[in-house]
Amino acid sequence: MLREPVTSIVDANSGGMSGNTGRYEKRLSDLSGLYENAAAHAQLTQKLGDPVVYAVEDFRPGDHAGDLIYGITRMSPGRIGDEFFLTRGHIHAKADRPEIYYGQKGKGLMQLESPEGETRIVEIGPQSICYVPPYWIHRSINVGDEDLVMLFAYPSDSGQDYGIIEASNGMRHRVKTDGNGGWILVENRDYRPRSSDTVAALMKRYA
Ligand SMILES: O=P(O)(O)OC[C@H]1O[C@](O)(CO)[C@@H](O)[C@@H]1O
Ligand SMILES: [Fe+2]
Repeated sequence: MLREPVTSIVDANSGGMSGNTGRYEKRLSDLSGLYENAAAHAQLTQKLGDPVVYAVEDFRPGDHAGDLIYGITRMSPGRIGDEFFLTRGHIHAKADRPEIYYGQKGKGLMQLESPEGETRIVEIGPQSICYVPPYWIHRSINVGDEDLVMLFAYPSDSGQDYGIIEASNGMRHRVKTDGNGGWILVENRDYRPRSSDTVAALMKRYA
């Protein structure tokens, strides 16, 4: 079927775009279990009245192979204890599907983890493009003090698997403040590495 071209105008300040077919929001309470300091998470959620911490506006042409979903993510700045506000994070359900992010505003990181548990960090700011290769688990983190706004694009049939992070009790590392305006990586004490069978099952080519 021949599709019509679409233009979306990005508003880097509000973190939205025109022409979107959908929008969703995540509140602080949706992220329970992700932070090391669960008490600090519960306290801040109550104190702030369970605010929206990130919102996504996207354009979805469908879910057929060969097409693209694109959109804008806006993430609020903040911290739970010494960890920065972050997205839930996922691997693509078809794990060999990649993704591109393009920074629009603010200061962020993409935390990537390979199925075998290696960590990579890519800094994201205005005008920087982050390529998330096939098979990497990915999560965005706002390490600045203003909104982080990023454009993303990924194959329409990728899907998201959120269970992979849950099954390993989080990602291998936590990103924490260094107390001096920067960030450091700290081992996640609760991390459970994936078995070689699980890794092998992920590392296939998907139809
Ligand atoms: O899907 P999560 O892990 O909650 O994170 C949201 C971000 O990832 C995406 O799902 C894109 O892969 C976007 O919606 C957004 O950039
Ligand atoms: Fe993704």
